[in-house]
Amino acid sequence: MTHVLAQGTFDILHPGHVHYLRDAAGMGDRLSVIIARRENVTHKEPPILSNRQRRDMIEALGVVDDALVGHPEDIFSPIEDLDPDIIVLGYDQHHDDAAIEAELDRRGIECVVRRASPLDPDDDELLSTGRIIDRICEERC
Ligand SMILES: Cc1cc2nc3c(=O)[nH]c(=O)nc-3n(C[C@H](O)[C@H](O)[C@H](O)COP(=O)(O)O)c2cc1C
Ligand SMILES: Nc1ncnc2c1ncn2[C@@H]1O[C@H](COP(=O)(O)OP(=O)(O)OP(=O)(O)O)[C@@H](O)[C@H]1O
Repeated sequence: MTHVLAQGTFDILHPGHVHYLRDAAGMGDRLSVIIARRENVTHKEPPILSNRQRRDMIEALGVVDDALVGHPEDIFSPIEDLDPDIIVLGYDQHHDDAAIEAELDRRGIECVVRRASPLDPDDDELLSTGRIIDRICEERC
């Protein structure tokens, strides 16, 4: 059984998130997802929805076996507990694949890192939480 791990913020779900998680699920037999804690989302605006709400939405998806809110300080702690075979990073995530692999190795976790594919939007469809919020502000506020 190949255990796959995905992670992200997943604030206000859209089809890009579903594509990422389908892609990740297709790489193995079981998909676990770590939800980034609000206080750890520092590379962009913090999420609108709470940790628990974002976790509940992800866990409701059919391709996801389990979803959990991440660790507050040590992002490798849940990985040690889950012991996945593959970590799938999103196509555009800012993480350094080699640095993650080096830390997994240092902690004795046998796990490879892969990248998911992108999903390109059609016409004026949006596949970005930030851009969806921008459009709501432009058209509804
Ligand atoms: C392998 C891995 C494990 C992570 N685990 C956690 C965690 O336990 N807790 C947490 O708050 N963030 C964790 N993160 C960080 C968030 O997922 C991070 O903010 C993520 O880059 C958000 O991506 P997004 O902007 O694509 O949604 C982890 C990241 C990676 C790459
Ligand atoms: N269009 C897309 N195609 C494939 N994967 C996507 C797409 N949009 C988001 N994802 C993936 O979903 C995961 C979580 O994404 P995130 O929560 O950052 O959403 P986002 O919509 O990209 O957010 P923001 O617009 O605020 O940066 C990431 O791994 C990201 O790569």
